[in-house]
Amino acid sequence: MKGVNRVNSSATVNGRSSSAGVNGSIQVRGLSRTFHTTVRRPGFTGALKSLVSPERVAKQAVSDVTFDVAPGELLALLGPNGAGKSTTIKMLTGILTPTAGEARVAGVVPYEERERNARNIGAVFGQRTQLWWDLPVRESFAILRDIYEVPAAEHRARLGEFDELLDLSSFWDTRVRHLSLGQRVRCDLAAALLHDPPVVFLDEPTIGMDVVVKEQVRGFLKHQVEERGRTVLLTTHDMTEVGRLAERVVLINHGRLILDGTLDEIRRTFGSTWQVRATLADPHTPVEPLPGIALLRREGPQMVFGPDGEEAPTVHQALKRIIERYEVSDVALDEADLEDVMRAAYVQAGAV
Ligand SMILES: Nc1ncnc2c1ncn2[C@@H]1O[C@H](COP(=O)(O)OP(=O)(O)OP(=O)(O)O)[C@@H](O)[C@H]1O
Repeated sequence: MKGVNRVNSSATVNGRSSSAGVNGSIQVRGLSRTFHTTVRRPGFTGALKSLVSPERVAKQAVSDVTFDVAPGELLALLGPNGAGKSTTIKMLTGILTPTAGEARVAGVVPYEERERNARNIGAVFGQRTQLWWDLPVRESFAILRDIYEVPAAEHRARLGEFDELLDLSSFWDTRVRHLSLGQRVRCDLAAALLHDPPVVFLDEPTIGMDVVVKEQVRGFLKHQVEERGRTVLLTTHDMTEVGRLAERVVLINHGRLILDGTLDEIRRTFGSTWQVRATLADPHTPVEPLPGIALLRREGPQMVFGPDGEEAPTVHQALKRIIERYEVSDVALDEADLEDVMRAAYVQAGAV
């Protein structure tokens, strides 16, 4: 896993200051959380026994997890069902207290200073809403404006921007209970960002959305990271989403961090199956291999290049080098799907 396991390293991507003037970094050090639950024994006598002498079992949901997210970076926290992603996010939002280790979000220990942390973060849990069920959306926004003491002009300007990107105004006079899932999550996203937090946590925000709304939400998130400099920690099972939004991913399994790397590093390590087919403008040009790029074969005027060795570039880097070196009249890329790459990463990391 060369170049990928960057556990304990500190991230240095896009070091921009946050929208609220607060350094929106996230630091997670040896974070652990154990849950204690009572087991119900089977049958009637079992149930009686459980009542008299309950059997307690410990479940280590998150175990010694360490990673950083730099200000203005979007990091995807990945892993199979039950891996510990939501539990990690709950500790970073201050909902849960860790049993060991520590975390800092924009300089605040979230579970020790919940209120201060709440001012620095926005959170969206795709399956739940933070809006008032019986109120029209716009009234929920007004309540949040008062809670976070956002000046009226700022509130109006931000709502205008969110409306432009998420197309909210056609349904923001509707009661939350009557919104479709896609409408509701778009409103939740706007609500989470109305107080201009430097850090945003998104737990499966696009789950169950149609492709058009998904794309709209992804465009919105990209804008929040690239234009507003927000730091985003995102969990998702959707690899298209990861490919569109994340530069770096952290993979956890059974509560343990097993991989931390950029998508390029992960593609190089687990998905080095790309090919570049280049048609040379002059088919008689002599072709030599380039560093990390092998000439796999010639098919008439078409040269088929592929990765060569451990230091092979990504398909996009290879394409750049090939067209810099040769005059090319046509080009086609054949890249391993990110879903396949991540599956290979999961398998090698023992996650499936
Ligand atoms: N309140 C709780 N009490 C007991 N066990 C819990 C509790 N919350 C989570 N767990 C357990 O901790 C483990 C991690 O759960 P978590 O919800 O963090 O996983 P996840 O990676 O978010 O999964 P998914 O992708 O399915 O949402 C699971 O085994 C889960 O059953």
